Amino acid sequence: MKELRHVNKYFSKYKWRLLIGLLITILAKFLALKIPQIVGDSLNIVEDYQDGTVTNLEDVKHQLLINVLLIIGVAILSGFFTFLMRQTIIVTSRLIEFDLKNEIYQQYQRLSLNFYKKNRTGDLMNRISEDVSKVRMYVGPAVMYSINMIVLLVVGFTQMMSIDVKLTMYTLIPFPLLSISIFVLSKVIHKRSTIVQQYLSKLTTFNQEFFSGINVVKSYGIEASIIKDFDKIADESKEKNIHLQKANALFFPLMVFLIGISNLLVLYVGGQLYIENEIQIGTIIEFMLYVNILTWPVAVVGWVTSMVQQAEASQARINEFLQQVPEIQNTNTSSTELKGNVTFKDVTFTYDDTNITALKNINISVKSGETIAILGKTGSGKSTIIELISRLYDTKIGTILLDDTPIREANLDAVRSQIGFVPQDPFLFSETIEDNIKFGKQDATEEEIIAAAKNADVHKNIIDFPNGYKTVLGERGVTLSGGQKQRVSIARAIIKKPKILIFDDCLSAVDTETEEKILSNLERISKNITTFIISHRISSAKNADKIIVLDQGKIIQQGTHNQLIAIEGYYKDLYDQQLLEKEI
Ligand SMILES: Nc1ncnc2c1ncn2[C@@H]1O[C@H](COP(=O)(O)OP(=O)(O)OP(=O)(O)O)[C@@H](O)[C@H]1O
Repeated sequence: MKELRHVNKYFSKYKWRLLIGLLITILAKFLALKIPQIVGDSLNIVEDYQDGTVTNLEDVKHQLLINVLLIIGVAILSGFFTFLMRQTIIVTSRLIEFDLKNEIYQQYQRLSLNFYKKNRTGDLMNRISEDVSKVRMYVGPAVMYSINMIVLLVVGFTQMMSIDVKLTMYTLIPFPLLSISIFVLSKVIHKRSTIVQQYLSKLTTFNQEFFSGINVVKSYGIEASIIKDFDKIADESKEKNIHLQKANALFFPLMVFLIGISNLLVLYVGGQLYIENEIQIGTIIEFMLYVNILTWPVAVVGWVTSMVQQAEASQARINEFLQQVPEIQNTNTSSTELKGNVTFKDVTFTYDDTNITALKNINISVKSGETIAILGKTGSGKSTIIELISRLYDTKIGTILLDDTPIREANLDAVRSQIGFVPQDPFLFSETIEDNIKFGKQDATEEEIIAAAKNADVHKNIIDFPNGYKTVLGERGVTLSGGQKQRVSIARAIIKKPKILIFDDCLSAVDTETEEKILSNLERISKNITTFIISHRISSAKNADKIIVLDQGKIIQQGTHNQLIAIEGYYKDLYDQQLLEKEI
């Protein structure tokens, strides 16, 4: 129960609801246990009349009528309180589930990029949904059934003992057996349902990948082999499900079997006591009714135990994520207005997970409003530079200054809100184009949206769609071409009016003419914006104030376009090659 201590704060938050729930449960169960007593009394009255102990028929009829009305009244009241019991305890468990999901979600938002690299999306989703559901079973049903069981056992047992000790002892013989066997069965069910869950996850992941990569699958014509793979997993999943259902199917028969034994014992031992004139017929019936009422709470002891064990395991998985400290910490909450100066001083950066040193002793100085182009072969460290400017990672060697402040000391949220970033592989949400552009500035006006789209040279494409800016994009924006997606992503970045604008090789998806238009629009609007352009094309870099060329994490060339084409090296080679391609 160590891990589950985490939810105690929620128990304390909802203590009054739970307390009311507890009182209502006691009342509901107390009333439910009254019914066997009244039924037993009624039968005893009839028996008394039969054997002549009571002679007035009218009195007997009157008493029976009262008892029948009492049973109806008590049953209605008990039902009403049972309804209230669920309304308080189960509703509280839903509230705790909501709070816990929010807590995990907020933690997910805080955690750094590395966390997402190390953990699979499916796992993150599972912990916030499946695992929280298991914990809810502990805070709701397990609590409710435990209170239920304690009240029923204490009150029921006391009542039975007060009537006949010997009969009570015989009646309860199968109960521990019932509890233990349900516990064992619950464990088996849990084990098998975990496997079924794993197969469900496998099937979901398989389908998700298949549908995301449907273009590749279709163009390679490998549907048949995909179907074969799917059939294999589906078949295994079916087998595991059947295996689980076999265990599930045992649950109720086992319960009915053990209740049956209890009832038989009541009948046998009660019958003997009746023959010996120690008890009346009504008492036997009363005991049988107790057996039926007590069976469920006793059976759930095993079920609740297994529920608590599952919740403990799930909460351990949740705690593992909740206790993670975000690698990137924001230590400053004061408002930070960036000017846009960016300086790298002797920065060397190694990715912890791969141990790849992506940057080696980098020195860069960019003034506010300047444009810097970064070129270099694939894997040379270009994207790493901009990941460090957005502080997606922290450097251990060297310093990065934003204006004059080390990046670690600046307000992280403020810094990120003033950076406009267009990634290499743009991600568009399955919402309207307008909403995707507004993502950069939630309160943007229609004019601002259109201006941003015009500057990104995508306005004409958008108004050609029947629904214009209201066009809903499919998953990952499948209705847009690669270049259109890039340009919507550019509009999203520039609408923010950022102080630092970063283009991570995003212009390569558009033709050179469109690239030209976007760059000249940028020149017009980015007077005070520091712009980083990562590219493989000379056309994107040639007008930049500074150009740096990277190779294996080191700066091998830097200067302006004119300076770099005048000397032999990577830049001039690239220039000559691209010039030649243009001429051809
Ligand atoms: N998140 C990461 N974790 C571990 N290693 C990484 C990570 N990102 C990049 N690397 C490694 O760091 C090196 C530099 O990668 P980077 O993405 O900065 O290169 P790049 O110049 O932007 O390449 P490209 O032009 O192909 O985008 C590569 O060797 C890459 O494998």
